[in-house]
Amino acid sequence: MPRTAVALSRLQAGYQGKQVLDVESAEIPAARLTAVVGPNGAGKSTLMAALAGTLPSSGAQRNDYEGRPAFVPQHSAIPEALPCTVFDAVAMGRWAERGPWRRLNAADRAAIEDAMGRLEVRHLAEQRMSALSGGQRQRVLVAQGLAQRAELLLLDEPDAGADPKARGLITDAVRAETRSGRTVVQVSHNLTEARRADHCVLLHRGRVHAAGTPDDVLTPTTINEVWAPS
Ligand SMILES: Nc1ncnc2c1ncn2[C@@H]1O[C@H](COP(=O)(O)OP(=O)(O)OP(=O)(O)O)[C@@H](O)[C@H]1O
Repeated sequence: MPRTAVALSRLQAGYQGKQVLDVESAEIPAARLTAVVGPNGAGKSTLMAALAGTLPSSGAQRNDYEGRPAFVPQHSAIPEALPCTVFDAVAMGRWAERGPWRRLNAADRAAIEDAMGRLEVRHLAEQRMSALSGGQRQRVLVAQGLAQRAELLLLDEPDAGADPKARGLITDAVRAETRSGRTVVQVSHNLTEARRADHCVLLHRGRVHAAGTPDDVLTPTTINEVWAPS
């Protein structure tokens, strides 16, 4: 049995005083890929933000990993008008470790080059982020997440807008992360992709409807319960 990287119990979160997430209990296995699935509005992004610590939550969250998580949110915070190149955006992934104003050292540059190479965005390094297509931008943001070399990588729909090749690059990168002992949690609307994960959490109306292996979670019954028109 893998170690548990994050254990949640009675985790509640919401916006402007309105609770939208109520997780009785859930576990994220270490060095594995966990797929978080569920219909629109189920609370997937809210759960990711709570795991990342960017949204306040109540309840217990026991983290058994070192350092800060790397979080690639669904709607990234890089403003369109910011004169930021692809290299700069990936380099921001190193800020957590060295702060924004220190010069990049050799280890930072190696992590940035490696991440750009894995997502095949090196040729775009000098391009402005604002000049990228949606799918290219998504690859850069995943590269930024990888460059952090965090023990916990949180990806909220990283394949949104990505073409099949980009999806393949993201899948390969995620698999390389878990092979090297890192924990990845990925939100996806693609159930075929989710079935390839090691662990699956199915959210419905802010609660965990089912959790376990993808085969146990994504059964015709649960899929019908959660996605059937009401
Ligand atoms: N910033 C916000 N302010 C207020 N309510 C929000 C905010 N973000 C999300 N919500 C509400 O919280 C609930 C859960 O939203 P969340 O974005 O977590 O769902 P999701 O499962 O990620 O959906 P999707 O598949 O559409 O991305 C929804 O009812 C949504 O309207």
